[in-house]
Amino acid sequence: MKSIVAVGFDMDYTLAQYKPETFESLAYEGTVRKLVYDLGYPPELLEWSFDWSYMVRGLVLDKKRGNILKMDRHKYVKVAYHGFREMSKEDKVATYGNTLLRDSFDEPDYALIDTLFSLAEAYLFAQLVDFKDKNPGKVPENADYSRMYKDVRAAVDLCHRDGTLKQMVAKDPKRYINDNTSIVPMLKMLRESGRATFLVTNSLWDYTNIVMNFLCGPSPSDGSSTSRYDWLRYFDIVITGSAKPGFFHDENRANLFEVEPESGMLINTDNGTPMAQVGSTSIRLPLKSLKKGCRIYQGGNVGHLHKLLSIESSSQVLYVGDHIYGDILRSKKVLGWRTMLVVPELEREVELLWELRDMRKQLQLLRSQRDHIEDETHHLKWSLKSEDTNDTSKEKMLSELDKLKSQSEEVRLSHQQAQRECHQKFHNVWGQLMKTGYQNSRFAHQVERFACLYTSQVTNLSLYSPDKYYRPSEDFMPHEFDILSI
Ligand SMILES: Nc1nc2c(ncn2[C@@H]2O[C@H](COP(=O)(O)O)[C@@H](O)[C@H]2O)c(=O)[nH]1
Ligand SMILES: [Mg+2]
Repeated sequence: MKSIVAVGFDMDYTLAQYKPETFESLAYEGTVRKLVYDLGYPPELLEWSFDWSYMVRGLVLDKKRGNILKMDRHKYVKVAYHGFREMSKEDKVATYGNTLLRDSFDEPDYALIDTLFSLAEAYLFAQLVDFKDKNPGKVPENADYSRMYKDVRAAVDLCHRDGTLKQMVAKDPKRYINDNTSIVPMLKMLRESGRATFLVTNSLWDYTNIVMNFLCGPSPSDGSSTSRYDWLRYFDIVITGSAKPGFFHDENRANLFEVEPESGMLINTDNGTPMAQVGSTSIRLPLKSLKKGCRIYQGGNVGHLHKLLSIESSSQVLYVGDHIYGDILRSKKVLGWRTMLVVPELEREVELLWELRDMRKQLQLLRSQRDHIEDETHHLKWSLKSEDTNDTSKEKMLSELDKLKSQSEEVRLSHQQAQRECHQKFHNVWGQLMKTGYQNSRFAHQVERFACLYTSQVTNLSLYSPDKYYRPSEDFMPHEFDILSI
């Protein structure tokens, strides 16, 4: 952290942790209403309910086939559901395993569930797939699965834009966002250490102000000043409506406007420098209600931000976000910012890893037993083929092979069963977020590749000195595992 001169934050699902049971339910209900009242879906959808814990991040929707997939880091499909029905191994292999060309599993045929905002739409898609299969005539114009996905996507998108979600959150932020009293101390610590702090969010100013006020504003009971903009003193620059990930393209020509906080009006700037308005001799400074410090903008690109913060090298910036594609991938890969990904699911995952330590050891044991039996079997089979083996030895080998065969089946079944049980402790349907079988999941692979750091909550940053050296974990090759007993 020593070389970091500016620490930036995403807002939604990074600083502001939404409560999925209320927030995602709101998104779900709003989407269903739009499907019924605007897009011609039957009213019985209004009776449906939402299980917010069913879908998880890292899943991939196969829009054409109506399937929901979990993949390993090599993009092999390991768990697959058609709607809510688990696909058989044969079905899975026939659909995804027997192709001449490896599928990329990317847009436009697939949709990635890579943000917590997408859990409701994934669930609704699975419900619609089931519904269509059982009632083919009841979906509008006999829409296919892709069309249904498109409708769900459009309805969710509208909920984010037309106030369905934001007005409700604005009325009662506490109902939808977790309180976090550690945010202000973390921001203070970073600023006292000499770092600049900034916010870059895709939310617009009015909503940003509501959410940040809830998270960092004075609590009405603490007797301090009650300005609606107190939270701005914890930041040097706030950029709203940033349109990430496009924001991270230096060549993106989006204009940067300064925001007048009271009215929300946008004021032209010359790449961030205030400009005189036609007919006025003085430059209108938008922050007259704020003594000094933080400037609020809308739009622009990363070049504007670097200039405003006087950043000389992009490796001096650390950005904390929740969205691999929106916040992390481009900022790290193209710009070279340092990145930290917030993965709230980790908290439970780590707790369970501790609880299931013995079970996992048992799994490893079963796996090495399987390997051992397979090696023995292959060895015997080869020896049987050899012309040097006499009849008595062959007979012995055959009876040994019989024994191994039954042992192998027994251990294979125990291993599979134990593996399934272990995964189900994490999530009944999708298993451990970071694993598929015993391999890293595609999600885990992306976290490893694109995030310099990852943590369960943003305020974990303040558990360490702002000058801490975060050393990368040691790399291991398979031949080192046994020697180092890993
Ligand atoms: N128009 C849409 N907006 C969406 C959608 N999903 C999320 N969002 C909005 O984006 C920002 C995220 O802000 P950030 O702080 O994480 O950059 C927030 O305002 C969401 O409401 C969508 O599908 N369509
Ligand atoms: Mg976010």
